[in-house]
Amino acid sequence: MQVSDAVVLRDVTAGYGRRTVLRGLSARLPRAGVTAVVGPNGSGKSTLLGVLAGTIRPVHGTVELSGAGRPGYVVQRDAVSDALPITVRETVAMGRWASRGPWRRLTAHDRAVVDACMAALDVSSLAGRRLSTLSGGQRQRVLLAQGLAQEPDLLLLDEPTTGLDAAAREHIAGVIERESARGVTIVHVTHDPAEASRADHCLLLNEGRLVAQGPPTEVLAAATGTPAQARLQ
Ligand SMILES: Nc1ncnc2c1ncn2[C@@H]1O[C@H](COP(=O)(O)OP(=O)(O)OP(=O)(O)O)[C@@H](O)[C@H]1O
Repeated sequence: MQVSDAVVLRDVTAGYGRRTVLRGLSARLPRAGVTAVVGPNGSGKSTLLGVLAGTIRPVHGTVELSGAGRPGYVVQRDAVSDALPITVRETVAMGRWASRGPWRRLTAHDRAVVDACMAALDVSSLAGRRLSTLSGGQRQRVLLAQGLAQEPDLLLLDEPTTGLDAAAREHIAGVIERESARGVTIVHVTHDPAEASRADHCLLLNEGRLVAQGPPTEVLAAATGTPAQARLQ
């Protein structure tokens, strides 16, 4: 592992029960940089995030995470049930559970972090609203605020801008840039070539295999070079 690497995956095979998704995947993610993960639907991008988050254990290979601290995982907004009767503030505050433990009383510091994260994502005015009453874009920003509230060293984002308007996408792009500048390592799963091209590093998956990694412009050019890889979206 080089000093500039935050994560090194070696020959990782992983999936769900008997279903193998990732196959022999080896990759490096640069520290304090943004790594875009692209590839067609079903190519294994979310599964890779699960492996990095530690929720999916590889059946083969190793995942080396350097540095302390746990990852913060921002799931796709559809993954959160509409039925959850919780407010925006409570949702963001759950981000503190990673360091405080579930249902523990929050300290003044915790509350300050929650307030700062809601402000950063421009959702402070929604603090008392139920999550289920928000628009898709608002809900996505709340989930990202929850991810930031974990104060992670490694921030895992699963299509955080899908379905959002241009202003909301720009806002989230700005947050990603700022967090990266603060030293957070970010893994950004996206179907948007423009977003991927802003990253420092890019991984292209196809059918659970890594087919290219490197500078986004080169990887995205490789992605459009062959019919199977042309469909990022
Ligand atoms: N919980 C699960 N149990 C079983 N199979 C799953 C599960 N989650 C995903 N899969 C399967 O794993 C494969 C890869 O899915 P994954 O969600 O990692 O792909 P993806 O690249 O993120 O796709 P998308 O772009 O559609 O989000 C798919 O064939 C999917 O059906």
